[in-house]
Amino acid sequence: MAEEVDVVVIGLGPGGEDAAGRLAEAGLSVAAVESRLVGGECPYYACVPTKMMVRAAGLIADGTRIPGMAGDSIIRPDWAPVAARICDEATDSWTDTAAADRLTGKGAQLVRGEGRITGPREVTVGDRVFRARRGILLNTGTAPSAPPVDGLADVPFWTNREAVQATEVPESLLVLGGGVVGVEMAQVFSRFDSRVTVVEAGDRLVVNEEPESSELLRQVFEREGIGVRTDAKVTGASYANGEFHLHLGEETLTADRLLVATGRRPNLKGLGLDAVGLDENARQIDVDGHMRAADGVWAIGDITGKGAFTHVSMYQASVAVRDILGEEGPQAAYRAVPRVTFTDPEIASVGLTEAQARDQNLPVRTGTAPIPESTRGWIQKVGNDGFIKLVESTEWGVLVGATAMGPAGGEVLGALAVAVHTEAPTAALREMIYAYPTFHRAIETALAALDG
Ligand SMILES: Cc1cc2nc3c(=O)[nH]c(=O)nc-3n(C[C@H](O)[C@H](O)[C@H](O)COP(=O)(O)OP(=O)(O)OC[C@H]3O[C@@H](n4cnc5c(N)ncnc54)[C@H](O)[C@@H]3O)c2cc1C
Ligand SMILES: NC(=O)c1ccc[n+]([C@@H]2O[C@H](COP(=O)([O-])OP(=O)(O)OC[C@H]3O[C@@H](n4cnc5c(N)ncnc54)[C@H](O)[C@@H]3O)[C@@H](O)[C@H]2O)c1
Repeated sequence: MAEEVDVVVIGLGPGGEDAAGRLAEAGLSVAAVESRLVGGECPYYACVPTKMMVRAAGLIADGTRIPGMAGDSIIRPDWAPVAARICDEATDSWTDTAAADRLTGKGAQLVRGEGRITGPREVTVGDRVFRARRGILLNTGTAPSAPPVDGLADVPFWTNREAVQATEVPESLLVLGGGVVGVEMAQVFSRFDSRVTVVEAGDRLVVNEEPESSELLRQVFEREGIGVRTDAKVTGASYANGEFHLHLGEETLTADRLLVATGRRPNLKGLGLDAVGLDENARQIDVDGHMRAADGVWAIGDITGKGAFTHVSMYQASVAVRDILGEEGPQAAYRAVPRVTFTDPEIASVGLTEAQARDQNLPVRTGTAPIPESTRGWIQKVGNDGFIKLVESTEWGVLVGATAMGPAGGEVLGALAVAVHTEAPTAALREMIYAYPTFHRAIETALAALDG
């Protein structure tokens, strides 16, 4: 006998959890289905624990910056408080009682298990069948994916999920993949005295960012003693006597641990998408501006391919909730998606890179200001690497993209995200007063550089 509800949410990542709670608070009956942990990847294996690691690694870096600036320092890194904090404060030993209680406290019914669409507006979880009067909201997220490298499947490598549960730091670490996960983790473990090498197939680190960001990050990494191998063709992987080996043709790289950070695959297999006319082999679920994917089906989060970030998942949740409740509201817009790679310096960007703008045939010009040449950067001295880069549409006279790389780059980005989102005229940005001496004051210099 099917159970009648208004909405079934399959997958409780950040957006799914939020949407299920909000729909329940609005008076709908909601079955919220989760096979692992309520809250998804972000609180237990991704954003929150990794940023605790970054915070700890940053403290170590700041300690090493004291000599010559403020006295002497002796740093003895200790991973134990980091591991304890992640276990106790971030993840509650990788349990979700608090999140589950929060959700059911809002009135949603939490259903543990794997959800599968078995017909239009019908979801099966184990031996329970739910009929969703209004429809189904999908937020099934992604899982780490490993490349088809010979032998890799047989070695006990780490993904982000094992790395955040580390109770000690490996003496040496190979990081396969120089994307966001790879570079954040590489710097953290290096600062805790691991000998780290990043092995990236592409010709630069953080390939989705401006080339200037990739180049500066590489310089910082090499200065800190992190090995960077780009254009790397990994031909095989093996594990013997407690050591991991990556084979690059004739050459072999060896370390005590291997972290595979080569991207994610969407959790769509086995979801029963064909029952609603969707393809479970696709890289993503296409959605319209209301997050509708098919009749009676909405999708949000990483599976929509609009930016694999918690803030995108949460933003889409609010758009979908509005639509499910039949409320008016603007369609989802992605021209000002902000992103921050939490390395030191932080790489923060919004909107289009210069190359993306040119690929779209947008006539653009750019302006750049190095942070070390700004007053605040000069005062900062050690650890002042960074720059502001602006991408302006010459046709519209507005910023279509920007990068703030540097100390607190993610915070500096706030001003630039507002400019891109509101399509503020560049002329108006030039008339603003920028506080002296702040890092964000370099925006004014970059605006001046737009004129060449
Ligand atoms: C190491 C790392 C660090 C990151 N750091 C940041 C950061 O600093 N900032 C940021 O914005 N983003 C960060 N991200 C990205 C962020 O984690 C994701 O974008 C975010 O979790 C949103 O994902 P989601 O909403 O699509 O769902 P997910 O978080 O992936 O959750 C999906 C949920 O659905 C469940 N599920 C899947 N299939 C089913 C099914 N059939 N039935 C029931 N349940 C199912 C899963 O168990 C999971 O709990 C990071 C990612 C990684 C890997
Ligand atoms: N701070 C943040 O907001 C944050 C942090 C981590 C992750 N994330 C999100 O999670 C997503 C996934 O991150 P990710 O780093 O796993 O993926 P990614 O796609 O960003 O990077 C993967 C990298 O692995 C490389 N690669 C692939 N196959 C390879 C091979 N065989 N050998 C060597 N290199 C190979 C790719 O060229 C790429 O540079 C990101 O796109 C981002 O949206 C966000």
